[in-house]
Amino acid sequence: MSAPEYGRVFAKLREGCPTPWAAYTQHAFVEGLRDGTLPRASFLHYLVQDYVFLVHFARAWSLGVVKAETLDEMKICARTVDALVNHEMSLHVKTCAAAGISEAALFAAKEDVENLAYTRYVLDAGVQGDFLDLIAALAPCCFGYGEIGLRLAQTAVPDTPYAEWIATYADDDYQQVMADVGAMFDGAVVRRLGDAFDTTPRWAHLQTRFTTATELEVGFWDMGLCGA
Ligand SMILES: Cc1ncc(C[n+]2csc(CCO)c2C)c(N)n1
Repeated sequence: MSAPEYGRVFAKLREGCPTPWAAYTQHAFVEGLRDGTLPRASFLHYLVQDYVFLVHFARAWSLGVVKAETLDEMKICARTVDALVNHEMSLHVKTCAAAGISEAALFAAKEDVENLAYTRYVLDAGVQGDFLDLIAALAPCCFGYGEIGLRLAQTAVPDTPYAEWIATYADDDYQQVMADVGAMFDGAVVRRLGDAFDTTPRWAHLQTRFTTATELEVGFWDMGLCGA
């Protein structure tokens, strides 16, 4: 089974932090989704936190619209906001409603500190830096869940209760969103840094943004496991 491809900039960044990347995409929480052993209470705790996470990530992708330099960049960021608030979040609303948690309760949920740290880190990367700083911090969320969704769709036990979660991220349309983000990211980096982007002085800083966001993803799964 080969890993999905979301562009050469992402491939370089992932190559630059193999240990955190494996800790994120092969986390015990992910394994529990795959084999169905994740306790329901952990999953629901994660999902409530993730709803709040997505609210702030929609703000961060909206900041991408503000920081974009081309209409293409703007379109991709705007479409990602749409995918987030109108597609991905419906999974959270539907699953939580079935467990007796209303959307109002989701919106009002108190953020765990791991959640707060991650979303505000990304927003600040975009406020302090330019479009590339923002996208480097946003990238692990997209491509990591893209990889996890596809891998679990191929390897999950047939009766895992988390099949709908897996299908949300393995979904063709959703994978297309992530592939389009990857292509946009390649174009944005080459436009600003040139074809030999990874030899430029800025590259180390972009790698740090990506690596830190990846580590914050690990913290988010840890929070999910502990929250039950
Ligand atoms: C902690 C956490 N990390 C990543 C995602 C997945 N995700 C968030 S935004 C986005 C891009 C377009 O919707 C994707 C794939 C999540 N739900 N929760």
